[in-house]
Amino acid sequence: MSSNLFDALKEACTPEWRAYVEHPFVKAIGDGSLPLASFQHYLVQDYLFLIAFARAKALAIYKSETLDEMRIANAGLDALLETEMALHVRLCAGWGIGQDVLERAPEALATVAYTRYVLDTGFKGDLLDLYVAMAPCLIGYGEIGRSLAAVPGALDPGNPYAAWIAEYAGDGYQAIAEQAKADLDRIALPRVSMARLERLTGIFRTATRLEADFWQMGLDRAD
Ligand SMILES: Cc1ncc(CO)c(N)n1
Repeated sequence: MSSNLFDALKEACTPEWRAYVEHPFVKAIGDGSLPLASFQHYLVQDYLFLIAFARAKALAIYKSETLDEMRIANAGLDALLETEMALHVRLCAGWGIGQDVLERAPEALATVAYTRYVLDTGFKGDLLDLYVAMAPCLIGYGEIGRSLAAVPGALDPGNPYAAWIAEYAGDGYQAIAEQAKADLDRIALPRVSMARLERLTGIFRTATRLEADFWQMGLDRAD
């Protein structure tokens, strides 16, 4: 049995997890072979994704049952709005994608599917269901950033995606991902049971599959 809930869920969903973190989109970011149009399509959709994710984190404040949990959720919302969103808007600007373009962009179906699944899981369930639905996103990108940074040449200036990799591999995002892992255990402690683990694994698996579909949307440049 893993020492934390995140690792236990990841181990229970190994094929889906690998399809997410080793998706062809991720590999092509690492070696710089991803078409620019795919990356830009992904970046715009990811802005819309993060806006909806901020709502999910706001829902986590509402779903909290103690002051301590409210503070954990509030810090998570703050990290998203102040750290990750700032990083994202800066990256987009570097690609010539202004705030006006981001705000006008229509949502792709993969964005609608993933964000509404997370929100619906949170509305229907309790705080732990919501945190599990958010875990592949928050913690997965930390893992992806770290493994991409270790690919030889991935951070060289010749790779157009070096800045993206550096952001997710950097201390700022790594700290957010580590905090999310610790928060998941804090929220789980008074709520988790073996019977419940099965349902949580189902939520985690679906969110992880939606992550892989989100990369695929970028590759296909799908609406
Ligand atoms: C789709 C997606 N998943 C996870 C993250 C990391 O927050 C992100 N920015 N976008």
